[in-house]
Amino acid sequence: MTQDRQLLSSFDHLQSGSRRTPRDQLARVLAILALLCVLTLIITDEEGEKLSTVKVSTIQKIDSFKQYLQGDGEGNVSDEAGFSDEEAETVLPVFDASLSATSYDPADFPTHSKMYIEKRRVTAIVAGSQKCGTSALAAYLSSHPSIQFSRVKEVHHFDIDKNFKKGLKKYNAQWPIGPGDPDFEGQLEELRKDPDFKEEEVIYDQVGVAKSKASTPVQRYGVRAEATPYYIASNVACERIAKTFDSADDDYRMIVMIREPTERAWSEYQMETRRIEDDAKNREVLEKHATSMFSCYAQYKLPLFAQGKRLDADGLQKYEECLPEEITEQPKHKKVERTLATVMNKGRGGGVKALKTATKANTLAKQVNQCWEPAVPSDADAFMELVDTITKGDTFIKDEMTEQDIRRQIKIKLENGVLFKLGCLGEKFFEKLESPDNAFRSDMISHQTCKLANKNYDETSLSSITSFVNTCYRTPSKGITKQFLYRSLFAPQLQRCMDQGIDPSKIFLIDSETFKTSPREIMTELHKFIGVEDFDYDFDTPEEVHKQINKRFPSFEFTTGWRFDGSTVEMPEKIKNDVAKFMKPFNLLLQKMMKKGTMKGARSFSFEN
Ligand SMILES: Nc1ncnc2c1ncn2[C@@H]1O[C@H](COP(=O)(O)OS(=O)(=O)O)[C@@H](OP(=O)(O)O)[C@H]1O
Repeated sequence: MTQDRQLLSSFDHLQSGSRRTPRDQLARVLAILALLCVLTLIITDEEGEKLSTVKVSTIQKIDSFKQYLQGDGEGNVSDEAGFSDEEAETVLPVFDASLSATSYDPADFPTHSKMYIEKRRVTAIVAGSQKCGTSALAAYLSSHPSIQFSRVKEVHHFDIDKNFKKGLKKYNAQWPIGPGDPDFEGQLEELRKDPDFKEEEVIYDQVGVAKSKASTPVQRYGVRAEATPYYIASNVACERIAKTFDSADDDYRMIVMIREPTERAWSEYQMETRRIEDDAKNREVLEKHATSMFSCYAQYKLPLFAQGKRLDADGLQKYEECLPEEITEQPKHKKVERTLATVMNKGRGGGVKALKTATKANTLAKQVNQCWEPAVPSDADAFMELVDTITKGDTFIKDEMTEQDIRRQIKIKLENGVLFKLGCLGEKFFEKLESPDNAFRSDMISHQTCKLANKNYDETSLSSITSFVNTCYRTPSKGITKQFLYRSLFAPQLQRCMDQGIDPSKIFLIDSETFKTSPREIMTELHKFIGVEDFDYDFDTPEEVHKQINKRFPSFEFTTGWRFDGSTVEMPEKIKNDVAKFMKPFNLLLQKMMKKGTMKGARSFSFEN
């Protein structure tokens, strides 16, 4: 019998009417004291499995809360359950450290997400793979009433070092307070008006309320989800996921979409091509309107930024009105704007920072020189006023250059007219892409070279190939990596994830093609796997799915080279055949892995071998 049951039975015994000796009475007092002091009961189920640790004083409230949950699930939690909001706040965390996610059957909780509150929260992570239909899946998941989807589709918490270092708190902040929460939505709307606002980065710092409130409402959902298709390709993400969820109260499920590998690789190549085309258009617009964009920026944004402030809605509107129509009219306006902000921030940010902190004041001149050549606008006086705003109160270190020197330099630039140098964006800003032949062949050649150098290479052995992939392929932890072939090597990536601690029974595989043709069947299976009730989505056809993706992730299509159905150009036949041949052994390994049955979802796939 467990400790708490012993405690309870001795308490029952002492409560009965039998004659008590002073020793009994002392024991009684001690037992009551122990109960009061401990204040917690460990409740166990029939198998003696630990279910939850709850405060004695909250048991009744939990019961009444449960009753509320059995109802229609609508309305205010605390009102319905008969306790105050403050009390609700103390009750809710009790559920946080509760059941193991594997110990419940979603069928017991058929109607409302809030019913899962007693369970360990599950994070459903779409961890792969790029170009396999992950956005369509994200659109489905985010429309399910019992799943809370992250604000941005790709959270990139576990693959990007910078994000991961910020810890679980930062990860948790990727989910809003709650869908439709007016406070949160209101703040977000305001922030989104600022073109400099980067949803994935700024929100955590800016939305203090969301940050501080995030934990409680999120706990009201049993399942939350995100989709970062790069996770399984990263050589660090799976290990981090396994370790993080091992020590967290939450549990995870990993969903991996796969696609015919040659098709996937080509789809990625085409996305890259589109990105580069988009960049070329951006560049054109930037060059054409550099001067006027700069003066709008200088007029409305720079003075505020110099004081560490952001534009309010009114200022923002004025700024937008000031911008040339050709820029605001085009769908990629926001991207151009972000691009511009990057340029401006280099010139401006570097400048302001230099004014405040640089040990050498000529850093400013250097920064300005990097981005403006030989700068500037017609209205030199206005700009000088601006320089005054920026420099006011700042300390110049005048060992090499006086303030006057800097002003003079800027003035010279202003008088010569603005023309910013796109080069100041850095080498990587405008992506480059090799021809298909080179891009795919270089991957195959490096694979071959590595294979020859590795005596233990065995094409039929998963462990051999996995260690080979780990050694031979670059797996950078961020950015567009152009790993066309590598990212299609699903088997070794999955194996590495398992080797790094991901439980295979927590992986659900989806074959992209099957998902396209039978989304409902797949979603029904997936619902069971992640532990939510089945749901009848009100979209089904490709057009409807596309609409849903745009509704849920509005900027996606305009900023990333992503298209709903981007396969327009055929892969050159010769490369296609070579890549298909290259993929053959990896496909066989994947098939073997799937047939084992430890991973859930797809059991086989239709890739040709
Ligand atoms: N319902 C459904 N099921 C499966 N696949 C679908 C679905 N809808 C779209 N697509 C195809 O998905 C491709 C884009 O994949 P992703 O959204 O994962 O791309 S990305 O990784 O986010 O860039 C993209 O592939 P390409 O056509 O090769 O570009 C889409 O055609």
